[in-house]
Amino acid sequence: MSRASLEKDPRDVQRMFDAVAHRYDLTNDVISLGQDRAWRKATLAALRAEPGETVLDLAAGTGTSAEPLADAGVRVVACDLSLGMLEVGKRRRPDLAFVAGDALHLPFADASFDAVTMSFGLRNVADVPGALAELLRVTRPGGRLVVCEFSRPTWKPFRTVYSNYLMRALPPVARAVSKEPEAYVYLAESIREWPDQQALGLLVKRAGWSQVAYRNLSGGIVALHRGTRPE
Ligand SMILES: C[S@@+](CC[C@H](N)C(=O)[O-])C[C@H]1O[C@@H](n2cnc3c(N)ncnc32)[C@H](O)[C@@H]1O
Repeated sequence: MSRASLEKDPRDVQRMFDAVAHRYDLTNDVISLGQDRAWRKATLAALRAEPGETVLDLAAGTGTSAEPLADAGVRVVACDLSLGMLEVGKRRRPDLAFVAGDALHLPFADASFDAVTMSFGLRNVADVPGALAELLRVTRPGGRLVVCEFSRPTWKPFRTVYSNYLMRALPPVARAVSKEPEAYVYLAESIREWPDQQALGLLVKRAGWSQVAYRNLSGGIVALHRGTRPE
């Protein structure tokens, strides 16, 4: 069985993503009903990265979250824990700089990046404040953070429908598309357990980021949290 528990032991998380790597992008497109493309566009816009800037895409997986940055002329470093995801990424986009690394011990010097971003990765890390602090450390003073992560739909009737989709419909859909349906049960459970918009905003602030704000996407299915490293 290739799924992590909600303890999020990095070895289990790594094994789980190694196992889903080959069909990761296809499965994502199907289970998000194609919404993931709009979420990536919004993440790119929120990051406000200029051509020539250096940006860390942490938990970049197969590079799908890093490629809009590279295509915009940004120097992007795609870092991930799972060698399986990185291998698929390197085959898909040989031009991207892929680096193996753990969010809690980043293999980069202090203040290396103009901006840092994490799409659908923070939820998989056991120590969220620790990862936010590591991201702060590797960002230059005045640099930006954007976290794109599943969140809590704001409209109550929709929240109920969505919760039913996650817990009842998603596993059979994932079974049809992915060879590792258990990983998608983890996905549903980890989304349900994840802090809502306000609570995550508080964690970002407590980690030392300033000007923290968030924006909902798709009615709050996803939220983008922004922050700035104080000068
Ligand atoms: C759902 S995927 C997201 C991939 C990509 N960012 C995207 O938007 O498609 C989550 C990624 O987080 C990575 N990950 C989980 N824990 C990590 C950690 N502690 N350090 C670095 N990457 C981690 C996994 O290996 C996986 O590739």
